[in-house]
Amino acid sequence: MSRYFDRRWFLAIMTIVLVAAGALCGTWISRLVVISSDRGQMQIFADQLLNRAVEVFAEADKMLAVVNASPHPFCSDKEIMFLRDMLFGTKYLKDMGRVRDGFFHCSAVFGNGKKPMPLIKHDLETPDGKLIYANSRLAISKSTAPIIGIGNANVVLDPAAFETLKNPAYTFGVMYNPQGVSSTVGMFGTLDIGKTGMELPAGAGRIGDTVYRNVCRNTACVTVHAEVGRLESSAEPITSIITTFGAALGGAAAVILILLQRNNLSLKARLQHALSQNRLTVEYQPIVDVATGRPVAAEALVRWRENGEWIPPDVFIPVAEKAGLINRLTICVIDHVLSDMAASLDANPDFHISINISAADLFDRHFGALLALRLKEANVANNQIALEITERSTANAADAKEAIERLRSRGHKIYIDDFGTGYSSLAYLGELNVDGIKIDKSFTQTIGTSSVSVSIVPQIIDMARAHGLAIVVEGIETTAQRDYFAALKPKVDGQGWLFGRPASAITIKKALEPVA
Ligand SMILES: Nc1nc2c(ncn2[C@@H]2O[C@@H]3COP(=O)(O)O[C@H]4[C@@H](O)[C@H](n5cnc6c(=O)[nH]c(N)nc65)O[C@@H]4COP(=O)(O)O[C@H]3[C@H]2O)c(=O)[nH]1
Repeated sequence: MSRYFDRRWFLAIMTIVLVAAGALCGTWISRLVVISSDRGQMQIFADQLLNRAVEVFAEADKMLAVVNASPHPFCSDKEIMFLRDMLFGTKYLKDMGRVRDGFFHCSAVFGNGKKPMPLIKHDLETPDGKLIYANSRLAISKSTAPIIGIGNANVVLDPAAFETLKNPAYTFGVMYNPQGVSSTVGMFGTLDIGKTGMELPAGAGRIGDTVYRNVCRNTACVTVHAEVGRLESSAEPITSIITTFGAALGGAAAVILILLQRNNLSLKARLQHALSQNRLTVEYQPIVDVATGRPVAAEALVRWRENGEWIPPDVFIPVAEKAGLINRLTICVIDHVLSDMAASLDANPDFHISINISAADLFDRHFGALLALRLKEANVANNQIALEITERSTANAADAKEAIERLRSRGHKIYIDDFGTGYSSLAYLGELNVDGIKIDKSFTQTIGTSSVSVSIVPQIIDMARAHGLAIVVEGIETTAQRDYFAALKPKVDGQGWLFGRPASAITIKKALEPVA
């Protein structure tokens, strides 16, 4: 895919897709936020209504009992005074009256001087004989209000009992509902829920474009409704903020991806240029017999300096591998090694140079022949060039085994580099038939510290020996580490800053010169 990154149309499409994906995610997240916050808000609102309804109906029930048990003669002056006293002590009642034989006779507000009036038809009769008038026209005013009656008493509920709780986001209904959902009469609220028989599904849910929550306690039930569209539009500011934020994140991701890819592209182009101008160089780090400190080999490490800045191999080697430049890079390193070291290798036949090769080199069937040709031209023996491969490049065991065999048959020793970082077992490496392992520096660092007791280095060494593998210990930096490995028998080789940092060919050649 990386090859498309320098095409404008691809960048434009990728940016649009990422911005759209970010915006979609933002909308989705904001909807979730809105829905969950609405559910919580609605529940709070429904609970407040229900608490108030329970209070209102409890007061009505209590006063109905009080009026029915009046100690005074029916509708006498004393009883009217008694009703007034009681009414002043209530919170949610507008009037308390007396009825008999289908006629209204007197009340606290109406008094007792008028002619009895026939009662209108009630909307609902409860099993315990209460008559519910959902919204009756009152005798004393032209207004309407809910009335509950039983025996020879009735009470008028204050229509404003829920006024203070009203919320523009919701419509609601409050019902006196002692029989459960089957006989509901709406008595308060902004919601037109009809007179009787409204079915109230329990709990919360959604019907069409409306979400609802129905709750009951004691003789009270409330139903709260909200239009989804209205909720969403009230949440529009937060939705657009989160959507814009999502789109911005998507755009930022696109810009970062493009910049990263551009950087990589330019690194690739710069590396290509450096290779064609032969500007890469090689440094050598000594590999010594740890017990004696005598150099037995050196590892060739590629170096790239550009505009005064060193670019680490860990950065550009993966780029070279991905861009298909690694074979050229390896040949470039080999050419440097031969031009730097051919004479020293000839003078020190027991000394060898170790070169890092990548999977692409290992599996290139012509690599061995190409290397042999160059070695022959430089008059260097094949066994003086060892090759380091990574555990990763041996993932395909059958192919790796064959490739390793091809190179070994030409006389090259093969080492597994950074052993221990790639999770392959020593038994597996035994099968691959390599010559040795280089124990990764992260393991060396456990020697000479408190973690030595848990170090797996001794086991690695034992098992490598059991498989007949040579051992090079990488990253020896301290005398404690050196002493630990120097004590091992048979001997191991080592590499690290304690013995010498990677340096120019001159340094390593000097170390090989016979002491005068
Ligand atoms: N902390 C610490 N580090 C030490 C010590 N002694 C040596 N080192 C560093 O450890 C790395 C050893 O090389 P490597 O494991 O093959 O790891 C190499 C190798 O995998 C790769 N590389 C280097 N040159 C080449 C090359 O020519 N071809 C290929 N394919 N890969 C290369 O890049 C990696 C990094 O190379 P460098 O940066 O040169 O880093 C080198 C070296 O500078 C020590 O005592 N302590």
